[in-house]
Amino acid sequence: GHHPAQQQAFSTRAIHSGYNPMDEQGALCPPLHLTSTFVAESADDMGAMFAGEKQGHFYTRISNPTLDLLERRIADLENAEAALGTASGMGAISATLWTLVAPGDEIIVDMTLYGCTFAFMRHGLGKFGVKVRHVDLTKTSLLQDAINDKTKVVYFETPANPNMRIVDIAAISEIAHQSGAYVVVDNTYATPYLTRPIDFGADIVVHSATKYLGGHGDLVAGIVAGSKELLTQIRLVGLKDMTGAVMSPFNAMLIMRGLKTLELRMDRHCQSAMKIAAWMESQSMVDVVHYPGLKSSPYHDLASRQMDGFGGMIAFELKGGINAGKAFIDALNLIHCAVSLGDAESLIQHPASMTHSPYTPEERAEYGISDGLVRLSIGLESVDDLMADLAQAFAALE
Ligand SMILES: CSC/C=C(/NCc1c(COP(=O)(O)O)cnc(C)c1O)C(=O)O
Repeated sequence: GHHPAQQQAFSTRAIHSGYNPMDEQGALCPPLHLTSTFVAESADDMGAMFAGEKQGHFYTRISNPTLDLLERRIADLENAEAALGTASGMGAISATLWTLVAPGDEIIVDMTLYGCTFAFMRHGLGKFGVKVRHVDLTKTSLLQDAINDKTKVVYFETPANPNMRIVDIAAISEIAHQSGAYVVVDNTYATPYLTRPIDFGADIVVHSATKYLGGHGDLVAGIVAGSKELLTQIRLVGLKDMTGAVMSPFNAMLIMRGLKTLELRMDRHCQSAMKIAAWMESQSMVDVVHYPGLKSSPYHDLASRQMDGFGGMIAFELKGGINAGKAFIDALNLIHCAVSLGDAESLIQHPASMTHSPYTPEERAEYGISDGLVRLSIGLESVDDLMADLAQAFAALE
């Protein structure tokens, strides 16, 4: 077909990139390759593929045509050279870090990380001789002071789960690259529709595709995106040997289905979250609302520059602390108490006792996860119905 000169829009590429139906007997939707292994023409051909001398699929843990299409499509959306599907977001993170670091190396991570990422860094890598240092990366001068020639990786989430901190990707990348460190950004909360970290200088992007990319709460999966060179290493070391955290072709198909509506869904998530965050700020029982779209957010200006929308996640604290928070969660009817995020269904949870329970109370205090914090994933339901549910829960607490 005709190849337009300039890059097509995000939604067009999210639907079409990398696939021509005429390559597959006209099939509008790409075939699903539910096969664990592949036949070669000859013993020499198979040997050449194992040796990396011949292109081709030979075993689904290493590559698969359905995974390959998803990976090329995600790479296109992230403005990356290559991408890799994994069994979960933790699979993406662990495969990447196991590939990039060795005993004696140091990594610098932001003050706020998803609970299991924190546990992997501290109790996983930490146990194998990698020094993990937490630095408040929202203050670039602190990275300047902390980074040294042993620092291999600088890692953070954008925005951070659960308290919505935002790091200046370009500023951090400049400092990290002066010191020869890789910048790894977890883009789960924003998605490539709202932020493309590689455009700002990041080397690698990781995702929990379980969230917005799949978008329908029906799968667990992960993504790594970055340069061809780094992604080949992460595929052949971190995925193939160190973790085996391979994505199922069936889940790849579901994620490609999710990507078709990613732009539509994120627009709706952003619209509803902005309206709800602004409304929440005016509720008498609310102490603070963390949402980058609010002018009250310390990250509002940076988010306005770095994000194409403020996302669907809101964190807030009630004046009655954690007891009020739990009572509020229990008083909701439409909004379910569940972990995970980025689904059509709105979800609410209490990080301190749920998603961030791998932190000790002292660590939570040190890393900015207050006991009273409540996290909302604003879904795709009518925003009026969501606000009615929130309002009746506030009334029930009066
Ligand atoms: C048991 S808590 C449920 C999961 C939650 N988060 C996941 C997550 C991962 C890890 O991604 P998986 O391995 O696909 O879950 C990586 N990076 C980020 C920013 C994440 O939010 C959660 O509810 O905050």
